[in-house]
Amino acid sequence: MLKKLVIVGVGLIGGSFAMALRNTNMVERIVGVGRSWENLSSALGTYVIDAAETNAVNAVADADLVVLAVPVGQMGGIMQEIAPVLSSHTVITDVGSTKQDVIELAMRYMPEHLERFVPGHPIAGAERSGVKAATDSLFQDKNVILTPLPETSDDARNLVKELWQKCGAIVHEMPPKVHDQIFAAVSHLPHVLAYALVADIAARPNASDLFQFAAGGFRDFTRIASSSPEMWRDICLANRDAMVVELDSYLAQVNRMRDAIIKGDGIALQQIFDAARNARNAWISGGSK
Ligand SMILES: NC(=O)c1ccc[n+]([C@@H]2O[C@H](COP(=O)([O-])OP(=O)(O)OC[C@H]3O[C@@H](n4cnc5c(N)ncnc54)[C@H](O)[C@@H]3O)[C@@H](O)[C@H]2O)c1
Ligand SMILES: O=C(O)C(=O)C[C@]1(C(=O)O)C=C[C@@H](O)C=C1
Repeated sequence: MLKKLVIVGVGLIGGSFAMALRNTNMVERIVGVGRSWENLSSALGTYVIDAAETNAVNAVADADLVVLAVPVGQMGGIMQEIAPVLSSHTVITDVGSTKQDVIELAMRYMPEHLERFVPGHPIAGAERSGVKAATDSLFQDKNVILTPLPETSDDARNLVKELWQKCGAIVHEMPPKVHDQIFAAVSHLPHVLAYALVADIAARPNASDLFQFAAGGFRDFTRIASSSPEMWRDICLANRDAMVVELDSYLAQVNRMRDAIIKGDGIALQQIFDAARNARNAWISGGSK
């Protein structure tokens, strides 16, 4: 039983985690910390949180668990603020989409608390932001990755693991570098591509004609270009090395296709399309999350 849970950043992910945890009856009181009163009062009004604070330092005293659910570019400042006032029993976790940078920040700003720090990342989300987009079922049957530090205690790691499992998630552990490489390929790169396509179309003189006739294919490919620009700016900058590897690999593939189109090489093009369709169909029928 957690007497006091503090969620710093009561948005899509922080709000959904609070709602899912409330359903487990394992939490007595949820305090939300935010930077906008509009979002916090919405979270209070819908009972996602029991109390609201704009100052993380005031909120975290005596917390059993602190969840950092802000964009990864905000994590360091918050860790620096709260580290001196965290109780020795408080477990800290985060939901950031990148892990090596968040761990480096924790080592720099919370060196006294590494034993109780459990870095995490739920692989579930949406293109919408803020608590109004939160749902209590967001993590049901979804993967959650934990990347514990060598210092992380078994108690802290097991608590965070159990809480995610109670929210319906399937918990995995992996080294942070492996995490950042995997998600550069299958999450961060697709977001950059979606933003790039929409930015390119939107900048053309005939953009309104193009958007007028864009349909399902464009909608499916670009859904995630409606995601939070702040969040994705921070992710791309935090995972720079892996992002550059993925962008280069993708550009090489696009160039192979470009060459085949220029040469009229239908065999080469069809080989690429066949391999891609087979791989995607196998992923979908294999129970993709
Ligand atoms: N959206 C997704 O699909 C998704 C999925 C998994 C993980 N994540 C990660 O979860 C984190 C939160 O993302 P989200 O989608 O919930 O974003 P969100 O914009 O919905 O919520 C973030 C909240 O944090 C608040 N905030 C920002 N800076 C703050 C600060 N300094 N102090 C207090 N509050 C602050 C914002 O006002 C907002 O309410 C990010 O690190 C993101 O990388 C997102
Ligand atoms: O479904 C979406 O909209 C998402 O972008 C969710 C998604 C992803 O699948 O890439 C985005 C970022 C995360 O860190 C985890 C999940």
